[in-house]
Amino acid sequence: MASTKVKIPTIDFSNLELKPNTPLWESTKVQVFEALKEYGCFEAIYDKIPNEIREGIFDISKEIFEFPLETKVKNYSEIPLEGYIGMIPHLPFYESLCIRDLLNPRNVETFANIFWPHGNPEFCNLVKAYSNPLLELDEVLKRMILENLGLENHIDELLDLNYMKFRFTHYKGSSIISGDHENNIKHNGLDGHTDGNFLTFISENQVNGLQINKNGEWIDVNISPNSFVVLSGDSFKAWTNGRLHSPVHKVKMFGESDRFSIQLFSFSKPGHFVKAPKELVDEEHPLLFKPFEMIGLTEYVTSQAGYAAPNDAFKAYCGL
Ligand SMILES: O=C(O)CCC(=O)C(=O)O
Ligand SMILES: [Fe+2]
Repeated sequence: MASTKVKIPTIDFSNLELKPNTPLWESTKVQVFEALKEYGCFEAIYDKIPNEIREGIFDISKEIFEFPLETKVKNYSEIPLEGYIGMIPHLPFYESLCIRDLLNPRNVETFANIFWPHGNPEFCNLVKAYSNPLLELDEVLKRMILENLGLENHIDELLDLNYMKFRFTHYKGSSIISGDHENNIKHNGLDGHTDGNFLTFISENQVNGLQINKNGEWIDVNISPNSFVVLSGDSFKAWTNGRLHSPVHKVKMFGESDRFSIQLFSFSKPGHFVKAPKELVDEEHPLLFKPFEMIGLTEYVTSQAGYAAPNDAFKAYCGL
């Protein structure tokens, strides 16, 4: 179906007065909850990451993807989707590199050493300077969502579960023959899927391509230089027993320009089983999903069965 001119909601987080128990906090938390319930996403205006950091991280992302394939594949993990992803026959323009367990600072250094064997402190500082304000936003959003549900007593427990992944993504648009804009031809950058984690924060190098599905319609998403797209994933959908939506999204792009995007994903720690708190389960709201664990879910979505139905893989894995 063709994409439409509908936009996802925009929410402003740049006001320094945004503190709990203020009128601004109260009105923003309602906007957050409504957006994640209806769209499963919003554009967050957030200027806590200085321009030079944002520009620096995209410059270095370009540099990393220019390394030969044999270097990039050294970023390997036994956990699916936590290493180098690329060379996918039906997605020839897509490649990505993941820094796993970002909260363990040694992992940023280990990643840097793959590309710069003598280390690259500038790279490590950039990743930290880019991620730290987003970790704060992740906490603000989780507080707001749980306050909306009257579950303030679960905030610390939810925040203690945090396991973050950082991903550089590259869509090789420049390898496509030009003329697409005139002919309005878009290519598949990434297939439709839902994210399995709690919250995802996406930024891009001003080359658009992200599309979000709402009731069967594809909405084009523009991400500005001081904004991020925030998506709620399947973990939050399950934890809230279906109150939050986890939208199907994909990437469609024109040729000519390369698209670079960065994702910061908040997951729960490996080994922890995600389960809706008892306060959200009753006769009117029966439990929708079996408790599940992040690695099991990731293994399922990357298995033959998961690939066969990417939009519904989560429900197939643990739906009741
Ligand atoms: O590149 C993007 O904008 C989205 C990527 C994405 O959806 C993902 O990595 O899960
Ligand atoms: Fe995604």
